[in-house]
Amino acid sequence: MAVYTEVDPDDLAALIARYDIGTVRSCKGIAEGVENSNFLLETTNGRFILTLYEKRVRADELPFFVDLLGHLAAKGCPVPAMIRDRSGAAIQQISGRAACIIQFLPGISLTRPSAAQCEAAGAALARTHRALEDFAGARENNMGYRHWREIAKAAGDLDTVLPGLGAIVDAELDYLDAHWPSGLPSHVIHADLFPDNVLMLGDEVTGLIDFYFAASDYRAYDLAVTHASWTFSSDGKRCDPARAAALMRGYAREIALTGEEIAALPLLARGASLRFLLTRAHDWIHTPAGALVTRKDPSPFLARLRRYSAPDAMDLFAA
Ligand SMILES: Nc1ncnc2c1ncn2[C@@H]1O[C@H](COP(=O)(O)OP(=O)(O)O)[C@@H](O)[C@H]1O
Ligand SMILES: N[C@@H](CCOP(=O)(O)O)C(=O)O
Repeated sequence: MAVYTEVDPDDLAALIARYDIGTVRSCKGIAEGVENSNFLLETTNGRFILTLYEKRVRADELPFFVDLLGHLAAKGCPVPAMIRDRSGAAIQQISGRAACIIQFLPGISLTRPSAAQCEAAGAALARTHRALEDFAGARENNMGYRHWREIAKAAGDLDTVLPGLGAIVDAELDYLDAHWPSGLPSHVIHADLFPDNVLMLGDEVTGLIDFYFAASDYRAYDLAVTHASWTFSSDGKRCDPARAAALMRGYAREIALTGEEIAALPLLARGASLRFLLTRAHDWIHTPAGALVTRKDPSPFLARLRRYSAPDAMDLFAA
């Protein structure tokens, strides 16, 4: 359960009193997620999400995320609104953390998406990309390619996570440095569109959530992140061709990638696999013992890295 910080009931009542959202009926920690503390807040007016921002979200960057969600909502993308209090403020403080009250969206986050759901996710990602082409905000991707060496270093001894992992990561970083593409189409991207960040009812996307890694980067890298997280078996060893083709088909329905982007996809997916391998390895080593959080296993992303490094990896991106 991702609750790093508890909320005192009196502090919560005082916070809610600033809003026109009724009074608190309950506030329960949410089991999913690893980054922030999330609570399902029920008031006399309905359901909301209360998020307290933790380790990887800087409070001074929250206005960027508020603007981003506002821009996407205005373009009809199914993202949650950050609720504003009576003074117009969306960003608050509680329990020593920056916090927001967020619109609750319907839907279920999937653990085993079907091909049809992958297709819907690919199309939703592409529509988000189209909507972000004219977004004026920008943010350095501090979880992106230029930062992977420092994330690896900050993780510490990677061999304590998996024997030999340190040498594998060093070799991969060198390979990516020698081959990382330049000049691909870029704008702000989601950068973490895993199935648990997409809410669905049947085959329909009802919500895209958790934009806190959103940053300026290649749109094809975002597609690679989504490919890596939606189309593999849970151990990361097998990419399901039907799900992969459906994801690519859904994306292609909305956006035609350039030849350079298509050619770069296997490499970008290697990068995406390394990124999640590294942050999971970091958290494996550093998650505080008392935190109510289930650490995520890094090894399925090592398996994906191997799959995307195989000579036939381009086949995984056929629509
Ligand atoms: N706006 C929302 N509407 C409905 N459920 C949400 C919303 N935001 C978060 N959740 C629920 O909370 C869980 C954790 O949220 P998430 O943003 O993924 O956490 P983290 O910030 O730790 O990555 C989600 O899997 C989902 O079940
Ligand atoms: N999606 C990433 C890290 C963030 O996870 P989330 O559940 O908080 O969205 C991973 O799976 O490693």
